[in-house]
Amino acid sequence: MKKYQLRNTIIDLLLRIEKNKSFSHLLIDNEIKAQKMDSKDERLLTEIVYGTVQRKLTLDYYLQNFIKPNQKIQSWVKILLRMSLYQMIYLDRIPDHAIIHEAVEMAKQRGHKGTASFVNGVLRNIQRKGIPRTDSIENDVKRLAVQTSHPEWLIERWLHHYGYKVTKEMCKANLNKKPLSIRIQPMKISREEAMRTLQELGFQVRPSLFSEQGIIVDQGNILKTDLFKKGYVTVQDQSSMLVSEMLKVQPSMDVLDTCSAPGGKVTHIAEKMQNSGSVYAYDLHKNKVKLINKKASDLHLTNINAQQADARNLRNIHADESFDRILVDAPCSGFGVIRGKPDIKYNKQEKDVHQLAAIQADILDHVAPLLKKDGLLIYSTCTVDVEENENVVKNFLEKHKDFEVDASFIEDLPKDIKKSPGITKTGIQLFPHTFQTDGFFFVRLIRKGSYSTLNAKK
Ligand SMILES: C[S@@+](CC[C@H](N)C(=O)[O-])C[C@H]1O[C@@H](n2cnc3c(N)ncnc32)[C@H](O)[C@@H]1O
Repeated sequence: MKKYQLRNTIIDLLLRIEKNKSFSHLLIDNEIKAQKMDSKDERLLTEIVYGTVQRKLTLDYYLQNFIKPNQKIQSWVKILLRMSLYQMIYLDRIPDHAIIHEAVEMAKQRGHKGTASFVNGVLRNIQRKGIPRTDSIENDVKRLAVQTSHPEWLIERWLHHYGYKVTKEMCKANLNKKPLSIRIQPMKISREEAMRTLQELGFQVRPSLFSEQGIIVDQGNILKTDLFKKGYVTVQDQSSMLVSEMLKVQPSMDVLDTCSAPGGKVTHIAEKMQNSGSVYAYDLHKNKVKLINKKASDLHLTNINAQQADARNLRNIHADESFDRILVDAPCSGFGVIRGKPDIKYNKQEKDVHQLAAIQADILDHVAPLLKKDGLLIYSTCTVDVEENENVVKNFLEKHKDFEVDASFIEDLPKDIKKSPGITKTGIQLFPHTFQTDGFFFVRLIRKGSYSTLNAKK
């Protein structure tokens, strides 16, 4: 790419992320495809955009020490300063003087001489004096918020629910890259064969502790391999793989996945049923149903019936007690996937958590009658929040006396996962720092007696 073109693209992307509150991973992917970048530019763009978003509050804390309190700064100038400072502190590839020189040139091109001299002044001052210390911030919440770039309300919430040690570890883990994990399509290839093939191609791989279909890829771009292109493997976080493992599906069962897109777990379920039985997959958004069908077709799966529907209306489509297994992988705040989608920590608010918890409870209430007696239902989210997780389950069990937590749920967990610190009577909370997975919650419920609660309300 031409000199400065890449930097301009980065500023534009960061501006769009800030203004539209769009997901950075989607914008980055689209931009890389649109500009047909080479892999060197692709890596640098991804690193600077993710890193600058990931560390936004920390960078702003540093910058405020070098900018007058009431000084008006245009958004793009602030972003230019943030991304330049990010590179100066966290990347050692480019020397500081080159970063500052480029920032000043960008400021000249996009603004005028005055802007260039302001940017030059701020960055040179930081280079001379160094960044301010943060370990002297006395208040625990403020210090963690500044050091790990999380909003204070979220830190307070986590401190209240999980304590200082877990919160600190979690916030730190959210700044790191997690290893990629993939799932083999077992009807196409064995895990051993896939690992051998990948090792021969130069990948560093190891087996997952979460699923016999899982492989952790420590290094290498899996998306460019034939294994991925031919649908022999798919990308999925290890924590998500555990859900379909724990649902205990058998070939020829009737299974319902109420919130399925983009189809990670439902395709795993379909694989475990060896392309037999019937798997109904629903999602609220019609365009997302296409993603489920695409994933099923990429993985050569024919036992999934994907349709658009609100999970709360599924009783209009299916008779009560139709399913042996139900998965409710509910819409949630997503605080478990901040590593991959750093925007979540700035865009979600506490009121969203309350609203989501109400939707989750509603979905569970409406779906519960569809489960057969002795059937199993897994409730899961990719978030770390007691209100959306343990409390939703507790309230559900309080209301639905014919359901209980399946007693063999913890026993059935893989050996190493049983030691996880987040296991309670109402589910397992995986933290991102424990096994380097997404933060994830799930519980397996069993339906015992006859269904009464919803019928009684009618
Ligand atoms: C956590 S994601 C599901 C991920 C999916 N299970 C997988 O493994 O790929 C939650 C999904 O729920 C969908 N959703 C939100 N509200 C819903 C509703 N009322 N009924 C059905 N789906 C809903 C969202 O569109 C989103 O795709």
